Amino acid sequence: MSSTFPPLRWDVFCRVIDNLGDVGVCWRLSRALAARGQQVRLWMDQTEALRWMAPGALEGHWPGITVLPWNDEGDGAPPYGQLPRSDVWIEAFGCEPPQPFIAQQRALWPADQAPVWINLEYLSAESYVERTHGLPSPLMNGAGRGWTRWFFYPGFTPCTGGLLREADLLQRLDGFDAQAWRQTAAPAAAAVTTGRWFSLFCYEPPGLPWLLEQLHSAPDAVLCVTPGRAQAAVAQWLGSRPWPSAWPVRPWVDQPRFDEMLWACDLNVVRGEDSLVRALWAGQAFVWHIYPQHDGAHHAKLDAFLDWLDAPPDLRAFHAFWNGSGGEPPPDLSAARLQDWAEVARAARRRLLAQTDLTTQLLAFVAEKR
Ligand SMILES: Cc1cn([C@H]2C[C@H](O)[C@@H](COP(=O)(O)OP(=O)(O)O[C@H]3O[C@@H](C)[C@H](O)[C@@H](O)[C@H]3O)O2)c(=O)[nH]c1=O
Repeated sequence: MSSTFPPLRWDVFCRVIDNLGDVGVCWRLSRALAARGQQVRLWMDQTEALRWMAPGALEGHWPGITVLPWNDEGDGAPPYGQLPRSDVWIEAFGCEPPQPFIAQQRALWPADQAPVWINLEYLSAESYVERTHGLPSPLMNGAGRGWTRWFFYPGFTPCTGGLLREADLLQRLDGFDAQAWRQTAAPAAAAVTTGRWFSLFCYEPPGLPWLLEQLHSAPDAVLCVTPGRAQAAVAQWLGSRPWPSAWPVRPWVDQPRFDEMLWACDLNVVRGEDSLVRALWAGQAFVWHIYPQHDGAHHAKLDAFLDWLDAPPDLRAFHAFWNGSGGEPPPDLSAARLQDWAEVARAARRRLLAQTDLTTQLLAFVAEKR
């Protein structure tokens, strides 16, 4: 896609706290920027997940993107020592670029100029997001003293930074053949059922035993289990019982293949923030296992999201139940109910499609601040 924004040099900083979301969001953003003609240096302190999420990324096979090791110690030595100046810095989730990097870059800027420095924040539908999106935060300390960092909040409404959405997303969705995917992904299961397909990407949600109980006794349900914690949680629930043949365990796959699993299933169990966004784009029924926070802040975040989603009472109650904050499971997970919930997701998707995507907003924001 041709870009109306001039090509700039970007540094994206990703510090992996836990799980896969930090890598997932930073990689999607880097790809989106590169697709708009931008040059990206992606700094990461843990890169193992990129091997399957974005094969070839570490080997430099993605035009426009260079993945580099995060080095807190650097002290002006390589890798920071010889870097050319960059125009935009993105620190994901407030991870703070390393001081040696800031010092090295500062020396390359005239006293009255600076890079556009952005803190890409967590995704939330809470009202503070609209109030704080785009606000400046002057730096008081460290090598960046006197410079400004800007808050950029992703979000679900026009007054926020929007969501990551590839330019060809709808075209790919339109051309997607769910039956063909099912036959390739789980041929044995596809051969015996034309029923409901579920995908499971979760931590250990309180509602999981209930779901597994439902599906274990259902002759027409396929459950695509993702590797890692979801698979471990299912194994623990099964105990000594054999693994059901209709519950295929998926391999780790790259992001486009992960997205396709969500397009192909009738109900997607998702977690974190990137897979939630992908569930919305999929336009199928979903239940979100929100990343739990120790202070319980995730309950308000979940409520705000369900409000924005216009979730009907049964879907709201299911989310509360799923996340262990009261609520009840639905009386069933019939095809008709899943269809109703898919309509909710599609209505939300229509609202989102009428808004500007995150990358375009970010490019415009940077153009305005330079
Ligand atoms: C299972 C699987 C996942 N993925 C990708 C999709 C997503 O980009 C990524 C998962 O990211 P999330 O959905 O965000 O879930 P997560 O739970 O892994 O990440 C979380 O990390 C915490 C630190 C954050 O605070 C949370 O908000 C959240 O982002 O993994 C694949 O590409 N292939 C796969 O096979």
